[in-house]
Amino acid sequence: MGVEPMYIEHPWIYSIGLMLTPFVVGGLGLLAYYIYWKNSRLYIMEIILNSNVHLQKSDEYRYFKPWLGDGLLISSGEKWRNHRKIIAPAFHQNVLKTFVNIFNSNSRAVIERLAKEEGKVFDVHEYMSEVTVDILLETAMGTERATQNHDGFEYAMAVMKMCDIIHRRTYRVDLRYDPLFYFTKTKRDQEKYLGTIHGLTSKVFRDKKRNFQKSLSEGHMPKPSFEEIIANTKNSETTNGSTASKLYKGLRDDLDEQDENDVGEKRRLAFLDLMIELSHVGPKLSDEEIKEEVDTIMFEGHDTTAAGSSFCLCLMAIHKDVQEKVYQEQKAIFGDSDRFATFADTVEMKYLERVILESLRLYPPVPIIARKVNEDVKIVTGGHVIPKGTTVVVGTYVVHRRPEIYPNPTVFNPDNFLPEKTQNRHYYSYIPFSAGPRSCVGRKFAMLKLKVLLSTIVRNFHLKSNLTEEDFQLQGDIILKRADGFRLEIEPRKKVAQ
Ligand code: HEM
Repeated sequence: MGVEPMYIEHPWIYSIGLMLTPFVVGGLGLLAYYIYWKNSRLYIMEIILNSNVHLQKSDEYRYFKPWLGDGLLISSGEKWRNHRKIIAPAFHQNVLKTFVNIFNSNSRAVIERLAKEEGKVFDVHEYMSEVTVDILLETAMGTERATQNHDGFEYAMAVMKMCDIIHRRTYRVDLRYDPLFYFTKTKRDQEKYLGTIHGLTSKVFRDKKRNFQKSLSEGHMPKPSFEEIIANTKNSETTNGSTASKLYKGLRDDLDEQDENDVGEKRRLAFLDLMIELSHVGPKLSDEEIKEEVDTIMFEGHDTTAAGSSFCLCLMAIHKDVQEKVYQEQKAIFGDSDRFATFADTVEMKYLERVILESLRLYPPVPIIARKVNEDVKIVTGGHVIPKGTTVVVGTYVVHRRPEIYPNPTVFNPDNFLPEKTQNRHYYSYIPFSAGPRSCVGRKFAMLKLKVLLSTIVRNFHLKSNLTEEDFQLQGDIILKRADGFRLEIEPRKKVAQ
């Protein structure tokens, strides 16, 4: 099971809150162990998340099915494994580098849109949602900016409503069971929102496929091909948990492994281009499968980063000292120029990175994740067993606020991520992107995008707020949000010379 003895230090490993959840009625014999740090040890999370066996998501993820089909987030077994191998290279660092200018130009565009809010209290989340969708369309989906319109905003709003429906389906008996759900107004609402969501993603896919076939008929096959890229990428064994822990006690994932095997790729490789190319040359991916992955990437890539950036902006608006340090770092990098950020600049944004990490600690956009264990899990000390079929819920939000790990856990302190602090912490004490073989495939994309976007905003605006974090009304939805809206004020910084 890959448990390292160093983590088995206490005889009382878990007194996991054994909870018969409301949904036990439907899943006979299903027990849900609610794991959180107060009662357990991080290594139990490691056993589950780092395992190559317990890869299956809990039954509740099925509510995503009408939306995401059998895409990467919810699929399991061989299908998940194969698709993960296909999709992970699309998030290779060399590919991400080619996206930096798109991050820049979209960040500039949002600056222009934000200008109309100067001097008012407003909700920044809508802006973050729209720019995030636009960025995904242009990067991962490879669409042309010129073809975009207000669809991104409508898509983002429909996603928010769908998350709300899925969330309600997990705890409301009338919505939990399909035969009852089918007769509700919520089901009709779901159809409407899915119409908007699938309307956009189907169009993106159709247009891309048409262009690909046109290029093909004209004799152009993009180079290098997807096959060449895959062939150059050392066959990673890191989806195997035990190999992963050999790499680094705190575990990395297949994304790190891929960047070590630099494929020297220069072409702008949109994820969707790769999927379509692959379906042409290699093991067949059906149109349906590609569509499911498009829906998955569009959802996972958008709502999470929109919430992450909005929390980060609100925190900087409250903590002026932190904002000032971020600004000074930007000044040191850019001087008086308002040029676009380069990839090298983002590497220099070390303080901003700590601010983002700390923000994701206090307000992890995905506040809980859940797995269904595929075989009995023996907890070495105490002789406890988590039986096969159990749903294990990992409360990221709670783990991130344990005083044993983070002194003053509710205080926003970017220095929690100084190298000397992080190196002494267990990797599983910080899991905003989950961890192990099923960790977030877009982690590096998200961090790079957040840096460029937040740097552009802070270089252009003072962020202000009269609130404190105690005023935040957190909404523990599928994605963590503020029910009271991500309210702040902006004021232009002195215009700088071009
Ligand atoms: C701040 C931003 C983000 C956060 C906090 C985040 C967090 C997460 C978490 C916690 C998971 C595991 C979910 C679970 O097990 O239920 C996950 C999975 C995933 N994420 Fe992200 N994510 C972010 C951004 C992105 C981006 C930008 C993309 C793509 C462009 C992306 C694509 C995915 C995919 C495809 C999965 C499923 C991976 C698999 O099961 O193999 N995410 N993410």
